[in-house]
Amino acid sequence: MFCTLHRLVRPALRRQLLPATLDSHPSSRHTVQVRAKTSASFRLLEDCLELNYDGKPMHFNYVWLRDHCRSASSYDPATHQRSVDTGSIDLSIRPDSAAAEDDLITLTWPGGHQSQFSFSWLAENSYEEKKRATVQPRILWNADVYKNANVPSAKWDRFMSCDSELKSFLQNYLLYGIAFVDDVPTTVEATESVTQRVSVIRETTYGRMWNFTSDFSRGDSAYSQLALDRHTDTSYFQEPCGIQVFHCLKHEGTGGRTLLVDGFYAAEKLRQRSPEDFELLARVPISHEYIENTEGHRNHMKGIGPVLSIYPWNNELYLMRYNNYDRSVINSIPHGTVRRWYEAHRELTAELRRPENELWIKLSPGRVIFIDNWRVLHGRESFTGLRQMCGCYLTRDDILSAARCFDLQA
Ligand SMILES: C[N+](C)(C)CCCC[C@H](N)C(=O)O
Ligand SMILES: O=C(O)CCC(=O)C(=O)O
Ligand SMILES: [Fe+2]
Repeated sequence: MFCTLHRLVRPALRRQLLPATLDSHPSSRHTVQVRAKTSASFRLLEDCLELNYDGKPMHFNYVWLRDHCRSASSYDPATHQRSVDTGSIDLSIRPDSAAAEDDLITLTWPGGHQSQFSFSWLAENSYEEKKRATVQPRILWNADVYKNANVPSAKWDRFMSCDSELKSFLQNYLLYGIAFVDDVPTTVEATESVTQRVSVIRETTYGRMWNFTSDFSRGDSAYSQLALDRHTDTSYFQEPCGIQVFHCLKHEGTGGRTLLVDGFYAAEKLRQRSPEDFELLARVPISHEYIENTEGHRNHMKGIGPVLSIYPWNNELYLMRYNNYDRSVINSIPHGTVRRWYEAHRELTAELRRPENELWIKLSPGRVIFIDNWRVLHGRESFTGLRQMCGCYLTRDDILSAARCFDLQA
């Protein structure tokens, strides 16, 4: 990529138009003092602008720069939408010249159009920065870590009326993948209100708000008194639900505790111990299925994706599908890999089943839990007696959007 000679050129230049004509000075490096401690220097290379910002090298392709132009004719700041027609940009476009002043660089394209970028904006939006950064900071936990953190629950009254209470609830939710609201009236309506305070409810085949008990009203083991091992829900959706909300409205009987396991904690342990297993579970797509054919309910859902989904640019884990009940036929793996996949799955299962990773809680009426269904697995102990659970699902996009609107990193 570096076809040009590296030649450090000038001292800090301010308020001076730089003679950065490509043909005459293809490798000239220009240095600008941006803020007291940040210095930026740049060179126009053959196909990209090379920026050195705060000691970190970054690269911006010219076609990318033209496409990300924030001039009035290219981008509407009111709607935050692009108006430049990307399909009409010459893919080999190169600026005729570049000039820098303070934190701003101005590129002049053939034909005269100018694009202006601040160095700090470029640095923030560079691939190099994206690769280094974490999309969502999290605190991974086992039972002790979570208990010792003493994460406060939100309280219904304040939660419903006070934005700072909602914000700290969202922050806890983002960090730990679970968050609680206490003192909620024990009705479906109040559970709906507390959820809507966060965001939009996702209606699914189970309804909008569901209120279920062990009456076998649906073709799924959740509607029984049986114990359920740790799992993520709706793994059979192409986009599994982002949040699961549970509120136990009533339980007259024994058992029925809720099990919570931080799936990402277990997966990161696996990544450390056995990177090949982690990689296999992240690479191989499998399917989950929900087939229901009961009186009044006919459904056939199918979701395809790996057990672990990671962002390709930084390998950060963002979604786990783990539901051994709903896992469907495996026919997406060649037979030579099947055994390896089962070994990797076994290793992950062993991590998920370590007793120290299990957080057991009894959901008592009035206490609403929000579970990040892309990260935290839930299960339950078998129970006796009447147990009435209500809740709903939310889409992950919606809760993340709510968090971002409070300036939380999500
Ligand atoms: C929560 N609610 C009772 C409505 C539905 C339960 C769905 C259970 C299904 N096996 C799954 O894991 O997705
Ligand atoms: O009954 C419970 O506590 C949870 C059952 C379950 O896994 C579900 O409804 O998704
Ligand atoms: Fe479930």
